[in-house]
Amino acid sequence: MATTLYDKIWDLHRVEDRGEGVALIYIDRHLVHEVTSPQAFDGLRAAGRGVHSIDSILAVPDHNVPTKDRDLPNPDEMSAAQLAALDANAKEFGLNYIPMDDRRQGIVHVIGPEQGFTLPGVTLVCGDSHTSTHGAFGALAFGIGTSEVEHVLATQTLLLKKAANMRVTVTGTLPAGCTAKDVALAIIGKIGTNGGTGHVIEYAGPVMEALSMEGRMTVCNMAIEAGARAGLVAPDDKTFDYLNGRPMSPKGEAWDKAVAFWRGLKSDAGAVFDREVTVDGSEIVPLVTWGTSPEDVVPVTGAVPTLASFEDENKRDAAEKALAYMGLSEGQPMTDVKVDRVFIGSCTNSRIEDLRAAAAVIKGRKVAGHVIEAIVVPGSGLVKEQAEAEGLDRVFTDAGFQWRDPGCSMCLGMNPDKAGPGERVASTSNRNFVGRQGPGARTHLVSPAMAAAAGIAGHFVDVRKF
Ligand SMILES: CC(C)[C@H](C(=O)O)[C@@H](O)C(=O)O
Ligand code: SF4
Repeated sequence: MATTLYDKIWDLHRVEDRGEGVALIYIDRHLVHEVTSPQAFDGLRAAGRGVHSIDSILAVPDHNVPTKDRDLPNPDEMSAAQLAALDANAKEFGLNYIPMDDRRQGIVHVIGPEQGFTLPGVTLVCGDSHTSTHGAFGALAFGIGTSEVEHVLATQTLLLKKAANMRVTVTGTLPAGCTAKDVALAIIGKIGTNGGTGHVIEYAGPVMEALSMEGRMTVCNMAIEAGARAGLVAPDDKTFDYLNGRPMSPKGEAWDKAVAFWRGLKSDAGAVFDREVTVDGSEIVPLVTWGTSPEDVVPVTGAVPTLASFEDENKRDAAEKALAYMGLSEGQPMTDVKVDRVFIGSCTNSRIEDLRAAAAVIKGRKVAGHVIEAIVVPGSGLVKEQAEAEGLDRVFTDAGFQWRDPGCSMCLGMNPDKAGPGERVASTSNRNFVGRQGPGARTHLVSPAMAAAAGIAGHFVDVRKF
């Protein structure tokens, strides 16, 4: 029978069926960060258990780390406690650990692929919803809660219910000025934040094939914002080229064997998906969110929707609340919306290609005078080094952008990088929820090129004409 990529990875990892679609699944890889792991390690200690498979784990601090003045004491007690707990647990349990002062430190979803820890065909978990990012490599990768983190640490397995299969095919060719972020937003704009609920989404079609690994990661990163359990892209030569020679990738004969195996990791022709969606990639335009949900997208050339345009009463109510929170009025052109801050970073858009795209827009220009702060936060120390080798840091700082150290930063208000109440941020992150970037802060999700352009113009602007 023709099967999907998801079916194949699931079957390869099924330890035992427990009936009604539930199975015990073997977990190959486990990424650990400081927010969702302290209680899991406490649980192990309390039960007198050890870690089952030490080589399966890679730990790194990212959410709470300050992106400047790291040598000073952490100003936040809770952050400092979580960071100290990860340090101590790494030592006690002998984890493969990248500490805060290591040049490889960065956002867990950036360093996994960068280190060659993320590989096609594996099951990969992390106590973090954006673990879906790693699906770009054809890994079955998904976020888990803290009690599951403990379960995986102790047993290397999880009891899971199989999700349904969904395929999103992005046809055509992406127009100039549009990026993977616009693809991710266009898909969520079309299917909504519940569009993928109960499903694993395989992204396919010519646009996905043409995207770089960085771009595929951006799209898979936001699978979770579409409600999906995970996102997947079938591995191809681009995937293998990206992984070849990475520190933790297989080497020599093991590499050749791995590639031969990985080539079979794709959905069979004729495999049946429970849900199929097609998005015309040629129609995609640079997008901006106007509301407090990632599905609230409009073309930058468009306007804030009118309440009357929502047929569903619940959606209309939600839109009304969102407009009040966002300080926007119905029908307001998006290019009239002024920004107070710019944040270029997060596990969605902090890889080298993202920084290059932003720098290309910024080069030789200056941040608008009224912008309080514009920050560029590379996803890892290695991305930072690469960007500096290319002179991108100078492009940013010459324009008035701050060049920071790696971490989750202003993606969420868990570290000193926050936006104030009522402040409007052009942000390359993935969530525009109420209070996400600080209490009362207003988030607009955009691509790195669009965020850069907004910072220069001082308001949203169509990067294609900038
Ligand atoms: C802190 C962490 C548990 C959380 C997540 O699971 O996604 C964070 O990374 C986020 O993006 O909101
Ligand atoms: S960058 Fe943002 S979305 Fe990604 S893991 Fe950190 S907090 Fe979560």
